[in-house]
Amino acid sequence: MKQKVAVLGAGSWGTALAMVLIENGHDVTIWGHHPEQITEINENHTNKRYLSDVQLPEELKATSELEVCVKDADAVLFVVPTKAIRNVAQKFVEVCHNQPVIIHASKGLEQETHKRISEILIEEIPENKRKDVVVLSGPSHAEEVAVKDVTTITAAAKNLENAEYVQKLFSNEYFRIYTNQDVIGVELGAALKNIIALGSGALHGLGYGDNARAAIMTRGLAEISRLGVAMGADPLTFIGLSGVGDLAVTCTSVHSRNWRAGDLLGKGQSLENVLENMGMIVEGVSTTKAAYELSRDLKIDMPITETIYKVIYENEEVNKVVKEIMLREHKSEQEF
Ligand SMILES: NC(=O)c1ccc[n+]([C@@H]2O[C@H](COP(=O)([O-])OP(=O)(O)OC[C@H]3O[C@@H](n4cnc5c(N)ncnc54)[C@H](O)[C@@H]3O)[C@@H](O)[C@H]2O)c1
Ligand SMILES: O=P(O)(O)OC[C@H](O)CO
Repeated sequence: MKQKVAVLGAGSWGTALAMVLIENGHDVTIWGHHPEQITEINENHTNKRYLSDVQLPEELKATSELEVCVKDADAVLFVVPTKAIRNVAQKFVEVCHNQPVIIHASKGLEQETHKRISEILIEEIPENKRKDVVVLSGPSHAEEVAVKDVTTITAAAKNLENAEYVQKLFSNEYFRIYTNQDVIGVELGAALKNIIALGSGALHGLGYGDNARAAIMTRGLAEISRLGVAMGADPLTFIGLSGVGDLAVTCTSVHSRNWRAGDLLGKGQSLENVLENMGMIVEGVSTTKAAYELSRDLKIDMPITETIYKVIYENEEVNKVVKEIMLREHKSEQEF
C-alpha cells in the first residue's frame, strides 16, 4: 500500500533512500535546512553537492518546513549526521501530531553520551508520537544506490512486525532488505566500522597493500565484536550485513567518506584540512572518541580504535603508529 514517508536529511544518503521509496511508489517528501538546496531539488530535480551526476525523480518533493514534511506521515526516516539527531528529534516532536513508524539510517554514537541513535530517538520522542524505532543499516553507498546498483541491507527492530514493515517499504529488485531483531548489534556494527575504515584508508595513504587491509579489517572486526558483545549485542550479528558486510564496503570503497578521509590523513594532510575538503559527514571521527571512551569504561581491548584515537585526538604521527601496533605484546587469535 502506498505510504506517506518523510525523509529528514537531504544529504547523499537521505536523497538516495528517498529515490528508492519513490521507485517503490510511495509519497515522499524530503526535508533539509538549506532553502537553496530545496529549490534545486524541486525545480532542477538535482542535488549536485551530494549526488553530483544524478537526476532525481520529479515526484520527489522537498521542503525546508519540518511541519509540512512530517504532516500525516506513516513513516519518518531520520538520516542526518549523528551529531544532529537529537536536535532534529526535538524539533520533530514539536510538529508531529500523529504516531508514525520512526526509522533511522544514520551511523554513529553520540559523542558526549556514547548513546546509540535509537536510544536518542526513544529518549526524545514520546511514545504517543512514534510506533517504534527501526534501524536501517548495512553495506550501502548512496552513489551506487542512486544508480540502482544491487544492494542488500538490514532493517532491525525488537518487534519483528515493524522491521518487516520497513523491509516491505524499501525492498525492490535492486534493493533487498533483511530483518534482524538485534538492534544493539546492528547499530554498533554500523557505527564502529567507520573507525576501522579510517584506519584502512590511512594504511592505503601510507602506501601499505592488501595484506595490511585484510589485517585491519579482520582485527577490526574482532574488536568491534568484543565491544559489541560487552554492550549486549549478539556476536552473530557481526558476521552479517551490518558487521562484516558494512566493514567490507567501507574499508575498500573509494565512495567511502571515512576511507577517503583516512587515505588523506595517511598521505599527510591535517584532519582539519581533510574534513573541510570532504564537504560531507565523516562519522568515524566523532565515533572514534565515543568508542575509545566506551572501551576504557568497559575495559575492552580495542588497539586499533585506541591508535586511531591517538592520531586524531592526541596528534600522534600516523606514520609512526603502524610499527607501534605491530610490535605490541604477542597474543593468541583465539583470545576474545
Ligand atoms: N552516504 C552514504 O552512502 C551513507 C550510507 C549509509 C549510511 N549513511 C549515514 O547516513 C547519515 C547521513 O549521511 P550522509 O552521507 O547523507 O551525509 P551528508 O554529509 O551527505 O549529508 C548530511 C545532510 O544533513 C544535513 N544536516 C546536517 N546537520 C543538520 C541539522 N542540524 N538539521 C538538518 N539537516 C542537517 C546537511 O545539510 C546535509 O544535507 C550518516 O550517519 C552516515 O553515516 C550514509
Ligand atoms: O561513506 P561512508 O564512509 O560514510 O560510509 C557510508 C556507508 O556507511 C557504507 O555502508
